[in-house]
Amino acid sequence: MGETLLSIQDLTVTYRARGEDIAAVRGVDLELARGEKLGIAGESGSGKSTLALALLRLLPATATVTGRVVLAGEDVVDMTWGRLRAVRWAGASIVFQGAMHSLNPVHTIGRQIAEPIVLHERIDESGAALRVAQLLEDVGMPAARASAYPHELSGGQRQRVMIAMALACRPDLIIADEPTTALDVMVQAQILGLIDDLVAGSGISLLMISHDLSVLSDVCDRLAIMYAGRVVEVGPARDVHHQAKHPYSAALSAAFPTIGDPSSRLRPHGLAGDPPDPESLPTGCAFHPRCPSRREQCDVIDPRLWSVGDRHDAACVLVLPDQGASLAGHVQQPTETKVAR
Ligand SMILES: Nc1ncnc2c1ncn2[C@@H]1O[C@H](COP(=O)(O)OP(=O)(O)OP(=O)(O)O)[C@@H](O)[C@H]1O
Repeated sequence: MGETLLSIQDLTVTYRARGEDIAAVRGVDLELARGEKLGIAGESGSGKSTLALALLRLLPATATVTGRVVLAGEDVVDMTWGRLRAVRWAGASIVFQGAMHSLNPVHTIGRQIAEPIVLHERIDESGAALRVAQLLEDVGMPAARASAYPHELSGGQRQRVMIAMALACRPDLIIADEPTTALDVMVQAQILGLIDDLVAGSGISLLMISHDLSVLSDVCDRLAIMYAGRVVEVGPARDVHHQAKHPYSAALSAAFPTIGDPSSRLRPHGLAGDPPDPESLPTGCAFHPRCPSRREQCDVIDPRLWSVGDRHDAACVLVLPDQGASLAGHVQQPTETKVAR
């Protein structure tokens, strides 16, 4: 692995709502190297977006965060607001789903792309305009479109503008949260191809979130699978997609077609039930009530990630070397190290 750019350590996010604590992210550890592309997959509600928002402290005030998010050597959780403003856009930027809601309808897209550049770099208007023109061309749009308003663009073009904004300050990391969800299939493929091309060889790291594992395994080097706020498996994209070690990753792989393999569309999902309510998680492994490979101890043991191959870990009693001995040592205990919003 190359130099580590992002290190997420024992990250926990709890929302307070309706007088209840909602455990959205529970003790997540992840590493991302410079230039690496990491995909995060999981069903709706598994905590993917909460994790992404926590990386740049974009969570609402009802969220409590513990743990560490070390980006290029600095802990984002501890950072002053002034330093955080500098890190947003220039250190890491986010492309959200549904660009229409993220763009300001009353400003031209040129002005919106220029905004972070002017904010972060001492650059005059004509310098910013040149950069905007180049960025638009980089994302496959004519530079003249800088004078267009968001409503004058198609969904795919608006998402291209979001990508141009994310690239504007040449960040180390781009976080893409379901960047193609609202788009039709052809445009989805174009946008994914564009992200792939722009990141390739640039040294920019990519953290891409999707509920669709086949999309992620097509674009990313590594995959992390989330379930009920935990990472249950992480490893090389091909291995996690095609030789999953955790029963949930295996079920998720079977649930989606492999791109270019029409026969895979026929495979059943194979999972009964829904993900658990984060306000009342099951005891032991949160997946055990739905798990087709469930063992007797799964309602008491909540396994930590365990190495199952080269940079490939899974959190399941099935992969532990000695299921009989010291299983208690594998129970995850959330630690409260730092608190921030
Ligand atoms: N602002 C909030 N207040 C309270 N609960 C929240 C808030 N945002 C998210 N949650 C809850 O936190 C859990 C994780 O949600 P999150 O949106 O991170 O999951 P996700 O995997 O990104 O889902 P999706 O794919 O649907 O976006 C869910 O149970 C969700 O209802």
